[in-house]
Amino acid sequence: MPDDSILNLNYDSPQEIKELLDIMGLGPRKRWGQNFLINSGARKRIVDLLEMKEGDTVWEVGPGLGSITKIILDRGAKLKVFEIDPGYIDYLTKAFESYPKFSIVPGDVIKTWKGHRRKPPKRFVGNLPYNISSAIVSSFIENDFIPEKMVFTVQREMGQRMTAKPNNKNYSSFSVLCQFACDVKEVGVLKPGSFYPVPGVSSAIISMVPHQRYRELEDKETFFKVTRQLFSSRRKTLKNNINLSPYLKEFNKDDVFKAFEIVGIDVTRRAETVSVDEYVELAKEISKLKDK
Ligand SMILES: C[S@@+](CC[C@H](N)C(=O)[O-])C[C@H]1O[C@@H](n2cnc3c(N)ncnc32)[C@H](O)[C@@H]1O
Repeated sequence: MPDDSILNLNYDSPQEIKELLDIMGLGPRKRWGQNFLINSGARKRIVDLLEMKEGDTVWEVGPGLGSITKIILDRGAKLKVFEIDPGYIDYLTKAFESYPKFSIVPGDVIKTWKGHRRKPPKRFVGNLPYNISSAIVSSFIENDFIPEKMVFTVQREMGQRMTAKPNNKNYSSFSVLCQFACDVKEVGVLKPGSFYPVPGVSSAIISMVPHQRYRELEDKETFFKVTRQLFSSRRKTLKNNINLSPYLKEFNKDDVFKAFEIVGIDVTRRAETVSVDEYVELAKEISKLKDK
């Protein structure tokens, strides 16, 4: 392990990070989506967007070499990071051993985070590994575990899915899930050259703040199941997807169609035309059928 003078985590170019990785004997691994953010301005911006206060608890997914990690710790937060790559885990453990408010959870975050769910942190942050970014965001929302603010870097296309409105080609059950839970905004775009290795596409910085309707809806489970299954075949009408839905099949069919009628959703529409608020009202009506 090199001493601190060699460890310049404020890298800004492919050459600088390549040198660091060579010194550490670490490599960027494709299988774990390791595209490092080599734009120091963007790293600072991401941490600024978290709007955290000294002493706040923060979780970071995929710290990599710890360049975002260090900014957060230097601002006095209590930080827990989730990292899968054993090489980086060893390196991070030593690199941040002088920070008493730093801890590391080794392994796949999708499996490990639930062991630490006693209380949500104040903030989540992460330049997410692109291959599992939607799974990570879904996992927190579906388990009713969201903090006061989240700031994630994702592939731009995925950001467009997170923020898409009804009747847009990117509007999906994932859009509905994200926007049901949070006010979701694209707050920045990063060109491929901001990363090493250079990815094929641009990325988006996404900010997510919990939405009132998420706090208020008691039976979230029904909402998650219904929205996912109504989108299962995009080109089909709601009526077709209702008939195919394993969850809705458990209820009396007439009651299900009546629920759509009560909330004023015509079943000849397609799932991509239905707004998040309409889905919330629908989920409330379907929930009532559980007691019938
Ligand atoms: C896009 S890199 C970001 C690295 C660094 N934070 C940065 O911004 O330069 C993604 C990071 O997530 C880690 N990672 C990938 N899959 C993971 C998983 N399932 N659980 C935890 N960490 C994971 C990678 O090893 C890598 O450190």
